[in-house]
Amino acid sequence: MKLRRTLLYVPGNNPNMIQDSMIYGADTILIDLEDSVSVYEKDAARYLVKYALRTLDFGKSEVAVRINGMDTPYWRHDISMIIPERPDMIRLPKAESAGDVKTLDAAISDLEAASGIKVGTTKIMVSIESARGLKNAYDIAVASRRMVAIAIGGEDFTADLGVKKTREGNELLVARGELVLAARAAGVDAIDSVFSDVNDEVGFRMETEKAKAMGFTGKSVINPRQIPIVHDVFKPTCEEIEEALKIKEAIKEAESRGSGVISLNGKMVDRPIVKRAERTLELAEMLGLIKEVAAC
Ligand SMILES: CC(C)(COP(=O)(O)OP(=O)(O)OC[C@H]1O[C@@H](n2cnc3c(N)ncnc32)[C@H](O)[C@@H]1OP(=O)(O)O)[C@@H](O)C(=O)NCCC(=O)NCCSC(=O)C[C@@](O)(CC(=O)O)C(=O)O
Ligand SMILES: [Mg+2]
Repeated sequence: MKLRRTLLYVPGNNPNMIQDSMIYGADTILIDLEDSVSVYEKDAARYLVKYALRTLDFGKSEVAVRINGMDTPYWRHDISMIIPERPDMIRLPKAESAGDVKTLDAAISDLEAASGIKVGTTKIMVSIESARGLKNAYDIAVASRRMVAIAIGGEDFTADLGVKKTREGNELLVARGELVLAARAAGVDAIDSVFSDVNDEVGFRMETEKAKAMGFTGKSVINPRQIPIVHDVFKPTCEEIEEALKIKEAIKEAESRGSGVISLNGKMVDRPIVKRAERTLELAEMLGLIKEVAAC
């Protein structure tokens, strides 16, 4: 399991933000060549991002670059400059079909081969930002072995629907649910959209909690202040870890007696419950939380 709780968008034309992007502890730094960069700055941003990838140490953060969409003349130029610098991942915005991903995959393979990079190294994540894209989400998610995650781009998605993106997010409920289902079925991460009002911490926490409850594995963010909130929401609590440990103990005991089911405090424990407990413990282990349980 790779942690992708936070994906911090950093405008690809902003050297100060790029230079400091690794200090905030985001799981993924998502350098943007698409909508935060105007058409007049696309060329300069590509050079800046290329230089940043070559010279900066991003520490423990995974590094992704959001290229321009396949309906633009920019995306080929983006990857031809970026792939040789070995980013961990390319994020394709506004993916509409499996064909988009296959075309991108083949273009990346050519560039990897030409740059002496093992073909298949660069991962792909896509954003679904239209009704058509959502209808093809599962096919998109299984279109390449490079694929590790699909994300919803809520601003563009609501624009495509012709509705307003609200704080409550009812207009995105169905789309979020379908995206999570497609991601789970394909075995890739599901990433929730950005929350644009960086000063509304209550609204942001509420939206993040809903995303976690729906099955998203992480969230795109636009400001460093949003990172600790997402990490806090996605962190298993002491109680959850304690319960998971008890479940593991209980099922071990049941299995020693040849049974796959047991009662723990009056509640049935069987395979799906154990699976969930194992995921909680895996996450807790990755976050170094297991030792803290004794101090709960
Ligand atoms: C929102 C705001 C203007 C607020 O400015 P503020 O000035 O109020 O920020 P402050 O909090 O005061 O900053 C305090 C310190 O943090 C530094 N700092 C701030 N932000 C930082 C950052 N992102 N990275 C590194 N550093 C950062 C700053 O430099 C300062 O450093 P220092 O001076 O040293 O103290 C700013 O954050 C910002 O520009 N964000 C990025 C916006 C962006 O990328 N949009 C495109 C992606 S969405 C999209 O395209 C829609 C989508 O496609 C999405 C989908 O697909 O999901 C869809 O369709 O939905
Ligand atoms: Mg967008």
